Amino acid sequence: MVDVTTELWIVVAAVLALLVVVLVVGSVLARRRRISLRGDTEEKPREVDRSGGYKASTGFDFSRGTAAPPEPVRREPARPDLPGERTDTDDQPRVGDDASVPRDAPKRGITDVTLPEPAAAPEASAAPEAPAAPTEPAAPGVPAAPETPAAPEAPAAPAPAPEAAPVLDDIDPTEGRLHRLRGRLSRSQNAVGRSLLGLLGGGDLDEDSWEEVEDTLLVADLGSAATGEIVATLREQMAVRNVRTESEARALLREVLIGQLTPSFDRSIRALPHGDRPSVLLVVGVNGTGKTTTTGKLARVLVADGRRVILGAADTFRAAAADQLQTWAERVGADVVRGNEGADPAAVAFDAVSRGIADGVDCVLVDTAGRLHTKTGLMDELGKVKRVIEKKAPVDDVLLVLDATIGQNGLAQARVFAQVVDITGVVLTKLDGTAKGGIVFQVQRELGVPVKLVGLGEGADDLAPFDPAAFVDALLG
Ligand SMILES: Nc1nc2c(ncn2[C@@H]2O[C@H](COP(=O)(O)OP(=O)(O)OP(=O)(O)O)[C@@H](O)[C@H]2O)c(=O)[nH]1
Repeated sequence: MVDVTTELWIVVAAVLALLVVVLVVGSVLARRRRISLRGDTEEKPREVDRSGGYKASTGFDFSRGTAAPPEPVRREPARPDLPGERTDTDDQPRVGDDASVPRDAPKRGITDVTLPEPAAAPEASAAPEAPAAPTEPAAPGVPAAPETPAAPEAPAAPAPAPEAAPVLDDIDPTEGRLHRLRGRLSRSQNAVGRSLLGLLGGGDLDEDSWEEVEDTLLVADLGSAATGEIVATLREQMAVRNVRTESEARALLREVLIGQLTPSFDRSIRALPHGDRPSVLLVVGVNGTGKTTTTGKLARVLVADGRRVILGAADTFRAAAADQLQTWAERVGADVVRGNEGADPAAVAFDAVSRGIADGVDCVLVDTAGRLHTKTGLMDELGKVKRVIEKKAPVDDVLLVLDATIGQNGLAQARVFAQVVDITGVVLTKLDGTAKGGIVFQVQRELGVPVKLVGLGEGADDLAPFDPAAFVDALLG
């Protein structure tokens, strides 16, 4: 009897357990099938993480530009307003035209520059890589310039979305880049530092030795003004401080060189978004200095920092240049806006910024065509790119890319670019391949703007923020 009761209880318990399991499973399934009336946008993340999962506490210093937005901010569709703005009275030359003298540009003066050879063809086609392939017909109502097959107003087409998800690179940590890349810099540079220390370390210097110090600084491209000041300060301070040993000389030289590099400059990259619009950065410079590479490297740093970035391929002279930028964009996880070959660079830049505003991205980096700084029309066109962008949003940073290996020539370029657009920062590339890093001193001095970034190799992560102390340390080996 007892056994029967026990068995009965066991059966009852088993049935109850089964019931509980059925109830739990049923309720879970019912909840899954329930239709949610909440907008799914609420839970959708605002953006896909395209940084390959990498988040760096950045060694780069980013800030927000302070320029006021254009007034009023125009909200109409991206393109239709361009033809209306590009009247003669608005100093908007067409592609291929010789630009008229901008009425709003007091900083001219580049017309005084001697042109290398008379330009037989219109300026745009005089560019070395300007095959100006026929593009789409001009928009209705927009008269196409008869001599230029490319429609000046050809709309910039957003790049086709890649079919498969691109493979994103791993991005090197951005923290402490200049220190990690110091070896690169010092390979070519620290010969200068060593010879200076060799001369100064012995204490009392005769006139010949001081002349050698001066020559060493001049050969390293520091320029006569900086060299004069450095030598004068060293002479005075070595006597005042009674410098006798190499370590004392080193400390003094370090102090003087850092002082010459104006450590107080704001070297932040103005890439942080504004409340209602992205930051806009314009990358300018002569052909082959490393503009596209720098734009790509900078985009990597920004994406690694969790930013959404659009690259504007305003180099429309060479299809390969836009392809190169698009490759960077795909690898890094940025979007790209490009035009047809021969399209108006200003229109592409304008479209990139419009798209950046519409998509709510953080930063738009506009890569421009390399141009001969001696060609008046091309330089005018660069000024126009900036003015047209500014109809949409202020340009926060204009980064002039200079090739350090060309030394003094870079300075000549910098002067002319500074007359056309207000340079706000310099990127000195190829510092890994030259002992002429002294150009940093001259560029800052001459332009009154800081070197913000340095390129230290062709690799995707070989871009570093410029830091005077770290640079001088590398110089001194
Ligand atoms: N060693 C070294 N090479 C670099 C550096 N930056 C760029 N380069 C190389 O310089 C060459 C030119 O770079 P680009 O980025 O194509 O130059 P660009 O100014 O865009 O040239 P254009 O499109 O002709 O105007 C490429 O081979 C780059 O890899 C650097 O910091 N160090």
